[in-house]
Formats: sequence, C-alpha cells, structure tokens
Amino acid sequence: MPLTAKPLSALGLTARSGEDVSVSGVSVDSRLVKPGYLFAALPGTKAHGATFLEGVIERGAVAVLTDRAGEEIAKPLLAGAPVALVVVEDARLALACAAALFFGAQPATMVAVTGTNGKTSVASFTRMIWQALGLEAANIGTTGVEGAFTAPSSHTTPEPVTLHRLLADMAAAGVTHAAMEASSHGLAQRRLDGVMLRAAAFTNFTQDHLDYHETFEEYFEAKAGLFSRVLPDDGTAVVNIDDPKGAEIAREAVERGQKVLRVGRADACEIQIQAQRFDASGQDVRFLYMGGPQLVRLPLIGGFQAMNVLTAAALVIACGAEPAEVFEALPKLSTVRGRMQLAATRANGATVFVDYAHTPDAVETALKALRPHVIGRLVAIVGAGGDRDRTKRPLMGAAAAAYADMVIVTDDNPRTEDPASIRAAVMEGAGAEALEVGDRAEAILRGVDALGPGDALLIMGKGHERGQVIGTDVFPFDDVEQASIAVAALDGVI
Ligand SMILES: CC(=O)N[C@H]1[C@@H](OP(=O)(O)OP(=O)(O)OC[C@H]2O[C@@H](n3ccc(=O)[nH]c3=O)[C@H](O)[C@@H]2O)O[C@H](CO)[C@@H](O)[C@@H]1O[C@H](C)C(=O)N[C@@H](C)C(=O)N[C@H](CCC(=O)O)C(=O)O
Ligand SMILES: Nc1ncnc2c1ncn2[C@@H]1O[C@H](COP(=O)(O)OP(=O)(O)OP(=O)(O)O)[C@@H](O)[C@H]1O
Ligand SMILES: N[C@H](CCC[C@H](N)C(=O)O)C(=O)O
Ligand SMILES: [Mg+2]
Repeated sequence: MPLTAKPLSALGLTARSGEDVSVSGVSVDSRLVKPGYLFAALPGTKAHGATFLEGVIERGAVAVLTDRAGEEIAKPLLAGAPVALVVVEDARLALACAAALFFGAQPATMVAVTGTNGKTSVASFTRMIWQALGLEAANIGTTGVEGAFTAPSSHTTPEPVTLHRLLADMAAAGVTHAAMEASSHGLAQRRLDGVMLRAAAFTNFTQDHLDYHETFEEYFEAKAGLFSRVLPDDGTAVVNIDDPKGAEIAREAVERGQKVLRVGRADACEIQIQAQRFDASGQDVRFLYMGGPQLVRLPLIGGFQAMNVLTAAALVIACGAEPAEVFEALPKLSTVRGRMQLAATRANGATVFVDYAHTPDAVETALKALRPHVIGRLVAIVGAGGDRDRTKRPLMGAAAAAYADMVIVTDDNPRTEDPASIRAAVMEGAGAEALEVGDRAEAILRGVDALGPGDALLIMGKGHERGQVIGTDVFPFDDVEQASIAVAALDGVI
C-alpha cells in the first residue's frame, strides 16, 4: 500500500531546530535510506548507528533520530547539513512509536507472548483458535508469519520498521487478529513498544540468552517489560503462575490494575489444570475454568502443550471470545511445526519426533513430556548452537542423559565455532555413555536404527529450521525430512 509522507510531529518527534520536515520513509539501516527518509541512528552491539551518518545524508535523509551518545557522534558530521536532528533519551522507544504512527494501521486485536519456552507454540495456538472461531488471524514469530497472512521473518520479534510495515500490510489484507512473540531481545530493544496490545502472556522463565543479557535478572527484567511497559493498564495479563517468576509478574500486574488470568495447577488459577491422561496420539485434559469442570481432547504430544493451549485459550477469552466456543475449538488444534512433531514411524511401530528444545530446561521438559506417550525406550539426539550461550551446552547434555535411555550428541548450527569443541561441551554433560556423531544426518540414521518396537526417538534443537549453519554458509537440512529418509533407508518404506 503506498504510504503518504508524514510530518515529524505526526510521528511524535520534535527536531532540535523546531522544523517540522515531512518524512517519506523510516530506516534503521543507513544502507536502506532513500530521499526523504528519517534515519534512526541507534546504539548497537557493534557500532552506533550515528557512525553511518555521512552515508545517509548522501542518500537524501531529511531527518535523523538518535540518542545523546549519537548526538555527540553526529555533531561534526551534521554541521551545516540540511537534516532535522531529533535527540531523545531512548531512541529505540521513540523509533518504535514513530514506526507505529508512520505505518498507521495494525490488526484491531493484538496479543503478545513472552517467556523462555513456548512463545511460538502459544502464538500459533492462539491464531488457530481464532481461525476456528471464523476470525481472520495470523501469528508472527520464529516460524514466520502464519495463518490468514503468510510471510517469512528473519527475527522472532521483528525490528519496529519491519514490524509495523508488516502489521499495516496485514491489516490492509483484512487480518483482524494477530498473536506475536515477544523475545527478550525484542523487548530489551523496545521493538514492539508501538504495538497496541489487548492482552499479553507469560509462559515460563529458565536459562537462555545469557550471551546477550548480562545476568538472569536483566533477562527477566526484559521479559517483565512486556507487562510493565507495553501492555496498557486496561489490558489483560495471562500468566503461568506455577512458575515463581510468573507469580511475580501476576502480582505486579494486579498492582498496576491490569486484569489477570492465571493458568496453572495452583488453586488460585482462573484456568486450573487438574489431570492429564496420555496415549500414543495425544492427551485428555481435565481443567477448571472459573471453577467449572471441563474435559478436552488435545491431539498433541507433551504434557506442557496443555499449558500452552490453555494460555492461548485465555488470551482469546481475554480478547472477548465466548469461553465455551473457545474450549470447543481445542480438539481441532494441530501440531505446531517442529514442536513435538511426529516426523516418521518405523515399520516396527517405533516413532520419530522432532522438537525445537534448545535450552537445558526445554531438553528436560521435552524428554519428560514424551515419556508417558511411549512404552519402550527413549532415544535422544541433542546438540547446541555455535555463537550462542556457551554455559547451556553441558547442561543440555546432562538433561538429555538424565531423561533419555540413549543419547546421541551431534551438530546444531555450529556457525563460526569449531563444531568438535561445541560437541565436547555437550558431551561433558551427557557423559561417557553418550554417542558422539558430528554429522547430523548420520546421527539421525543411527538414532532411527536403534529403535525397537515401542521405542521413540526425539530429535531436538532444530524444530522447523530448514538449514544447518556452518561458518556463515547455510546448508539445506530438515530434521523431519532426514527422519523420513532414515526410516526409508532402514525399512525400505516411507
Ligand atoms: C543482538 C541483536 O539483537 N542485534 C540486533 C541489533 O543490532 P545491533 O544494534 O547490535 O547492530 P550493530 O551492528 O551494532 O549496528 C548498530 C546500528 O547501526 C546500523 N547500521 C549498521 C551498519 C551499517 O552499515 N549501517 C547502519 O545503519 C544498524 O542497523 C543498527 O541499527 O539491531 C539490529 C537492527 O534492529 C538487528 O538486526 C540485530 O539483530 C541481529 C541480526 C540478531 O541476530 N538478533 C538476534 C540475536 C535476535 O534478535 N534474536 C531474537 C530471538 C532470540 C530467541 O528467542 O531465540 C529475535 O527476536 O529474533
Ligand atoms: N510451556 C512450555 N514449557 C516448557 N517447555 C516448553 C513449553 N513449550 C514448549 N517448550 C519446549 O520449548 C521448545 C520451543 O518451543 P517454542 O518454539 O514454542 O518456544 P519459543 O519460546 O518460541 O522459543 P524461541 O525462544 O526459540 O522463539 C519446544 O520445542 C519444547 O521443547
Ligand atoms: N533462534 C534461536 C534458537 C536456535 C536453536 C538452535 N538450532 C541453535 O542454532 O542454537 C537462536 O538463534 O538462539
Ligand atoms: Mg519462538
């Protein structure tokens, strides 16, 4: 949709000079600036965006938004240049709000989900429930944009310009309901501060991303910002209060006057899970909603999926849907791509699942969750990504060894690190009995080969991913596909 130029004042910005220039586009990347653009010069991990000002003036930028550090860098570069300079305390926050105002429209009903694990699952289930209710809905996150609108996405939470361009396109295409993931990076960088949320959810809090956030507390504060900063005071917080950090979020939300829907096993919950029964194809879940008993069949593997599904149900209810209609939709939910997904079945009945567990907690949760669906042995394939949190590697190996009967340690996106040293760190936790097989396809073949009747293999770490990142190259690789190939090779059938 063609966008009309807007004055700085319409974007909530005031230039130092007081001049209200007209802006025809917004960019955080100097290389993408065009004539008439506002360039947001943001503080980065590698450089300050203000370092690139010379280039943006040449490209015809009419305004620059930056912070005080950026102003210092900008001063000599901007002297005499025909550019309106806007200096604010928090340039990322100002950019998020300006991008929202520039692109204008967003789906009328929006929710966001944060937490260490379960964001993609909850956002996807929320979209599926909305769709089952006949609404035009989409989810935005790690697996891209899915549902009534589809698009690829390079980030779990896109940066504000990309995000608001997308939201405006979605709204123009008729999408009325959207569920988005709020990653801790996204929250720390204020990427979604311009989104108008009706409700927000918190799934859980465990270790991840300590390469980016300096401490656990800083990582938690980033997540808590979804409720304290982005969700308005008349919004609803949907919180897993079985997690101690969830209980903290819920208490603070109540203090701010936000409505709170608590999900979990504790008595205080508005949605209280009471019992689950597992079988080979899914689970039955008994829960109370506002004290009233409910029983639903979920065609999903893994006890934690009940929490994800009921968190999604609570978000949909928080946005005004009739609870009875929401609960009727739950048996129609389908597996989220790469999350406890049945990838292949051997001729002897043994099953192969693919899951995106890539944290110590998720490895433990995924294996424990698969166990009651399986009558035989559980084989685990695990690996850890390169150029990411190093401290989680032995913990992931240890979790695999603790909850599987056999462990194979393999590569998962070594990126620019030495794959053997990543595997060694995982092996340290997995113990001497674990098998080390660097090549992931061979690891899957060995895992499938080890399966007897009633056994199951859980291939963890890559989920929906379609590539193996080695160095800076991406080689095509799909765990689900490799599982089928391995079964076909060993059993002669697909
Ligand atoms: C660590 C991190 O989040 N980095 C993000 C951040 O980059 P940065 O601020 O460090 O960038 P920088 O390279 O120092 O450059 C500073 C500024 O100068 C600009 N620049 C840079 C070079 C140039 O020639 N011209 C120019 O204008 C950059 O656009 C940037 O605004 O801001 C950039 C622009 O908004 C993002 O693209 C970038 O995401 C990088 C690519 C990234 O990998 N992010 C990952 C870690 C991430 O965000 N992941 C989470 C989910 C993780 C999970 O839950 O698993 C996500 O939401 O996807
Ligand atoms: N509620 C949950 N509690 C614990 N573990 C979960 C839960 N939901 C999912 N998981 C585990 O975490 C993995 C990732 O799930 P999902 O993709 O939904 O999370 P995410 O928060 O979106 O992850 P990312 O940070 O990569 O975006 C799953 O494959 C599963 O192993
Ligand atoms: N999107 C997340 C998870 C990737 C999981 C795993 N496949 C890895 O490469 O570490 C990240 O980039 O940290
Ligand atoms: Mg995700």
